[in-house]
Amino acid sequence: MKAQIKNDAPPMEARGLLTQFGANVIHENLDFRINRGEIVGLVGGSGSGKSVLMNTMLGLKEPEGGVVRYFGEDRRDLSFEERRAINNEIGVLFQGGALFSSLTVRQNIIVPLREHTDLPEELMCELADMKIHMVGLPPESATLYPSDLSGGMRKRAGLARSLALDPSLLFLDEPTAGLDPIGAHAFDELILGLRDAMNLTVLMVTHDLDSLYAICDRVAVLVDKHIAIADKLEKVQKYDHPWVKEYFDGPRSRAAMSAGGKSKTKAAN
Ligand SMILES: Nc1ncnc2c1ncn2[C@@H]1O[C@H](COP(=O)(O)OP(=O)(O)OP(=O)(O)O)[C@@H](O)[C@H]1O
Repeated sequence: MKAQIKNDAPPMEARGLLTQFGANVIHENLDFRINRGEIVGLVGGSGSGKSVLMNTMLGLKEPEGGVVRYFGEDRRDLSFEERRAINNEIGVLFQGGALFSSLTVRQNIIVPLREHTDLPEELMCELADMKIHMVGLPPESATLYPSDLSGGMRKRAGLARSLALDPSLLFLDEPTAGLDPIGAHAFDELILGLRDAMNLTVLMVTHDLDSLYAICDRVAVLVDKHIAIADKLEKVQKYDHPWVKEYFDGPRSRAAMSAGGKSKTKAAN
């Protein structure tokens, strides 16, 4: 797997994607590429199919047509072992963090380590504590249960678990939803810092305009069953589509823009 990661192909790409549930077509002829090292924000109206797209790219839903490639390889051509290796390269933070309520933060982070490695218990604990530190949680949170944590801390704990196997790709489903503006800003900054520290490529489904302005290198717009545009925010804002106009010309957008969010781009194309 690491050999594939070293090649120049984009970490993830969908071409001509068709997804549907019965007669309900969700995506049709959808093309989407995530370039190495970038943070891409995926936006679209409610029910436009952002979560289904994320699940399809994660391999949780098989598309009815088209192809999903990981590091240039068609998912369908990969062996079980290769798929498993690729799955380990992708960290996912679902909404709400999806932590096990009966496990402490440290135990939650150890779950994927135990499942996918043969590391001794002591080392797994050390690695978990490192991740706790990386996401900005205090050391004592290691032995707390999810119910002992604030919403923001739970997100960070979920993030620590999604980073347990040192993925190269990180998928975030509305990471700042439910956080107050200060917490959301801090979380954005954390993602930005981790992207640089861990050489991550990040796909973020979001409704949060502040996040788009602050940390996304590109913004992909899912409308009319396909990605209409995936480009720098300045270009996306000028895209001629009723949903895009409504989204970016509203008062919340103007407030986010004037708040001075500036993209700290590293990999942009
Ligand atoms: N398992 C499923 N079975 C049938 N239809 C589904 C299933 N999952 C999603 N859908 C449908 O697919 C469409 C897209 O849903 P999806 O959750 O991807 O939207 P979304 O863009 O993520 O919306 P939101 O922003 O509101 O979360 C919806 O019409 C939804 O009802």
